[in-house]
Amino acid sequence: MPSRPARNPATAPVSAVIGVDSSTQSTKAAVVDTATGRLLAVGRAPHTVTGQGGARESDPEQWWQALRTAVAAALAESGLDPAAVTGIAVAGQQHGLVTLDAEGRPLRPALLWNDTRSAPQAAALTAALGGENWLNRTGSVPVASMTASKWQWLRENEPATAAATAAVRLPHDFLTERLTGAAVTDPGDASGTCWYDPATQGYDPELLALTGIRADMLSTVAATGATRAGHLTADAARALGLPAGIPVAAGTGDNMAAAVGLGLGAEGLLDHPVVSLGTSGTVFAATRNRPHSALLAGFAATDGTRLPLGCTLNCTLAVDKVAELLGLDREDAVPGGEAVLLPFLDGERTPDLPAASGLLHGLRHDTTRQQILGAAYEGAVVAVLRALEELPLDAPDAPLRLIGGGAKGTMWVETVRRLSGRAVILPDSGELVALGAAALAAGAATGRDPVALATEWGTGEGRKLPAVPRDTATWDRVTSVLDRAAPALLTTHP
Ligand SMILES: Nc1ncnc2c1ncn2[C@@H]1O[C@H](COP(=O)(O)OP(=O)(O)O)[C@@H](O)[C@H]1O
Ligand SMILES: O=C(CO)[C@@H](O)[C@H](O)COP(=O)(O)O
Repeated sequence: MPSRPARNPATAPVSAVIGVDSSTQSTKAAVVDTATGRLLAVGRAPHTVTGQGGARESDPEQWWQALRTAVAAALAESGLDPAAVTGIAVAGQQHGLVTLDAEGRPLRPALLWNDTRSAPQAAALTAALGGENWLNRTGSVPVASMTASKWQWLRENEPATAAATAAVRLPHDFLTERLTGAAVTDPGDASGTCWYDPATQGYDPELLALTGIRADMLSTVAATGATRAGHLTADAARALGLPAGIPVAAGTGDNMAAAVGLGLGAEGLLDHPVVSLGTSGTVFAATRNRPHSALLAGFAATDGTRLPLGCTLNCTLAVDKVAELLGLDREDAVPGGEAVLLPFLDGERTPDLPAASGLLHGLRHDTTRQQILGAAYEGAVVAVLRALEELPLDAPDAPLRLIGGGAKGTMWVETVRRLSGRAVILPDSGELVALGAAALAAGAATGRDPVALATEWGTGEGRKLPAVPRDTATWDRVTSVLDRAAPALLTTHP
């Protein structure tokens, strides 16, 4: 299995690729044997997220520094001769707005996917064209997370910065440009901007005009599949200690890369759902079916299939915060019983309640701290699984693949099993996004299909846990509180 780093240089592969996962909390770089998919080493570096209230920002220069640190750590750990590295790709947190000057320097910190200050701009964009129209044109109704909403926020709140902006990038294509000098993104991450039409595979000129942005300010969208964005420049090669000129794949958003790592898509599994438990809770599947739900974003996968996805703002960080407030270890939890906790500490996107805060309901004299923590897990999981029910899938009983940092936690796994009533697969590797990026890199290096490569590598394989009876009483209690509280959660306290 490809999950354990190899420390023995004597088994060094002839060719290796590097997959980078630049997510909300950290960068992870995986060095992978191109022939077998064996994970040789992983390097890590943390990110800083700042902001009070609805603001969430990070410095793109820190992502670039973190990428260099993580790659250096992974290479050192692998013991590999860097000359053996034949390709690299970056997958990144989606939607973030990176604004650059003409020299490619960030003009301000990036506005992240979970920054909810752009909620009024999202609502105004939706009202301007109508939600149905947006769904038909981009696959998604604008919410605060979408890049176009963030750009509108910038134009209204920091017009001087917007006017000085020469280029707008997403987190992953900002980093790919640092590697190649080329402004190239991919259909998957482009479909999270609300400027891109997956049907025509191009930016929609009317949507660009509506938000006062020019196509030449955005990255070019690469074709699907094993697409190269370019080659590693001499400067980037020096910064990373890698050979100059190796192919750099177009990369993608983190969720799309996880799909590749799991072997989802036309060349692999279709209609099999995945739940990712990280800062965001996401649920998605590669499918040929068109989604039609306000709870979902109609993203594109990297291989030409669709990747409809539901995303919550409050998952592992929110539940960890509740554990901290209660003075409990995150595993010191039991089912919530009568208690219902909606852990919407950062506002919420699914359902679309950007001004929401956390809500505790059903508290009694005999409620324990462990039940309150269990209720937080239940609230976070129900929000994600409700979006699962909206996915247009042809394999209704397919097992649920569970990934992301939270999948390492027993309470997360058991809560998902209990509330979904589905069999769950826990992939052996904890680094599906980086492995998916590595498959994209190997595709760019060899010309092979990345999903087929990941399937061959077996990176998505893991332990299967059988289905348990669904806890419909808890499901009904949480969804009932959620539906009745939603009108109150639409606004902040007066
Ligand atoms: N053993 C564990 N049990 C439960 N949760 C864990 C464990 N290890 C890490 N996590 C959670 O994983 C999260 C980070 O997951 P990750 O998928 O890397 O996040 P992101 O992609 O948002 O940066 C942390 O917020 C932490 O709560
Ligand atoms: O906004 C979305 C998906 O639409 C998020 O899933 C981001 O892509 C961030 O992911 P994590 O860093 O939480 O994994």
